[in-house]
Amino acid sequence: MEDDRGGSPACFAHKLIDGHVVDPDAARDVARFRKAERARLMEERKRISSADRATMTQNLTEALTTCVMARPGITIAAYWPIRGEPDLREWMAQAHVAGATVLLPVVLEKSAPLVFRTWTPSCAMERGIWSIPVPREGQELRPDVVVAPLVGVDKQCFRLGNGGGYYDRTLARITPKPLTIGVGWPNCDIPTIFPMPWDIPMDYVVLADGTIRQRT
Ligand SMILES: Nc1nc2c(c(=O)[nH]1)N(C=O)[C@@H](CNc1ccc(C(=O)N[C@@H](CCC(=O)O)C(=O)O)cc1)CN2
Ligand SMILES: Nc1ncnc2c1ncn2[C@@H]1O[C@H](COP(=O)(O)OP(=O)(O)OP(=O)(O)O)[C@@H](O)[C@H]1O
Repeated sequence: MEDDRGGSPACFAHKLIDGHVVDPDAARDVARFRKAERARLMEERKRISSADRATMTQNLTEALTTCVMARPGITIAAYWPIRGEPDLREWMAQAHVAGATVLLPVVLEKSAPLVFRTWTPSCAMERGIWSIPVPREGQELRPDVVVAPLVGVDKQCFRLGNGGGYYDRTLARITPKPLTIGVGWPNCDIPTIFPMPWDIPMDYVVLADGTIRQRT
């Protein structure tokens, strides 16, 4: 006879992350792998000389410009560099001059999606969470394009970031989904980050040796 009590017994072998069913053992193993990769990649990028940094940043911004043309009406989220990330502030200033609205990410609350606030080269800044400088005032806007810093990136354009899950959490909620461009140093290139259901791949990856990869 049919059992009409509905549903199966509760199963505690999985957990939900943002509505995705995730095997906790797999999530734990992947988190360990990513933590070690982050540490290795961050240690490596500390050793880049300032002369190499300057040359590579030039390559990076030239390549970035071929992916996104700053123009009036477009909103582009970039980032204020921390922990040895490529410094795009000159490029951001040029985008502002070209008429684009430049935005910076702001963590209003830990583990919540980011918001994006307008930035100009002369705007007042303050220190936000983790002391990251953010625009003090500035309108909250939806980005058309998100330029996200990479700690690592894999062949399928999945991004390894600082480990808070902020970009994934944020990109999952913006409609229409912005064009996403990951930027980083050439050493970012790794075979796989072992993508999990919440990971959102970048549409383009631009590395500081001038290479551009489009997600296929
Ligand atoms: N330049 C820049 N700005 C950014 C980001 C970024 O990656 N780069 N973010 C992109 O996400 C957001 C900040 N993300 C961060 C995520 C984790 C940690 C961090 O320090 N985490 C601790 C561990 C967690 C904790 O303390 O709660 C750590 O690593 O020690 C810092 C920033 C917003 N702004
Ligand atoms: N959309 C989401 N909703 C809830 N939690 C999430 C989401 N995306 C990621 N997380 C959680 O955040 C943690 C870190 O994720 P992940 O390793 O992908 O970070 P990351 O992409 O390197 O960080 P960031 O985007 O801040 O630079 C994971 O433990 C994951 O469970």
